Amino acid sequence: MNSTNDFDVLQVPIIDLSLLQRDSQERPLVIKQIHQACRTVGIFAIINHGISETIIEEALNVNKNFFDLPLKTKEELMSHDMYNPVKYGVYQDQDGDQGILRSYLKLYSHPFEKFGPLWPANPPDYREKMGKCAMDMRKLSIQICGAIMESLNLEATYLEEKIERGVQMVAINSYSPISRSNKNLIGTAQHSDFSIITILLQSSSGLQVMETTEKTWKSIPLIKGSFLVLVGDLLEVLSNGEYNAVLHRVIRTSGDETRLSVAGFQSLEMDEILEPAIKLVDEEHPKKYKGCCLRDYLGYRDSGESKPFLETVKITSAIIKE
Ligand SMILES: O=C(O)CCC(=O)C(=O)O
Ligand SMILES: [Fe+2]
Repeated sequence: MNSTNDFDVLQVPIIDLSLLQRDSQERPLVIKQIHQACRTVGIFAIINHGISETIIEEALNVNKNFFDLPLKTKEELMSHDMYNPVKYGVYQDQDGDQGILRSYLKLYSHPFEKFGPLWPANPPDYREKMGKCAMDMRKLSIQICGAIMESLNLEATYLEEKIERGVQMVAINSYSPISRSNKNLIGTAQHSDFSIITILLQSSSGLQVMETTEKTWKSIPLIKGSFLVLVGDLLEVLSNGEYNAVLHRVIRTSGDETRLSVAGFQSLEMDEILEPAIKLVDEEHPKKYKGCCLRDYLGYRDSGESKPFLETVKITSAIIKE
């Protein structure tokens, strides 16, 4: 079996967000870097992003305190309903010793006034500490979406209002380390995210992405204090395939540390259909995707289908020729 050391490392592009201010002379250069990163690896790290170290640390701590609560307390938040704004769950090892590989908490987070009061009441500071982080992550997502639109030669304000009205969800994952009795490597199976972009905070390394030229898994090293930005399914659709959603997974690591990650998924409203941008469709670049919305995706997942959702919205060449 593979061990966590058997994988090459992928040094992701590092984007300095402080250079993205509207009056910055470096802005065009940063937009170019973002274009390059989205076109190739589909993932980049951001530094100088403006979210304070205290907010990050407090969010990780309060989530650690949540996952440390007795299972009985957390189980009250268990749900199989994809639309439930608060959802706790566990993935158990099916082949091995039935141990818990990963626990997660999925929260709808925008608008916070609507969803915040439904979040866990225990630990008592959960809503406040996690709320601050989620709101900051959302602002960051919107800022980065603007830069991404520009990197596609669209207006920076393209879809801005729809993105601002859009659903933001956060998923917090807690991974148990590999142990003597449970060596199962996979913490989260391979997938791409249903989002325009995902902003990811992690307490330690473990994330891997599929490198598309060599078609091998590469480990993403941890850059302390940074967030990762991942190209999601909706951005692949919007860009008409100019950018591809990044295929990723998480492997469990040895040692005794539990790994925590906080992912913020930026989408449009539940029924807002997203289509490839008209400006990116022409004779040379025919429309490659049908329009889709978050409700389509959730319904598809609910139906138990295992094929990636993105496959279902791709227009095959046979249809294009019709
Ligand atoms: O735990 C991570 O680093 C990533 C989790 C993830 O891919 C997800 O929640 O979609
Ligand atoms: Fe993901």
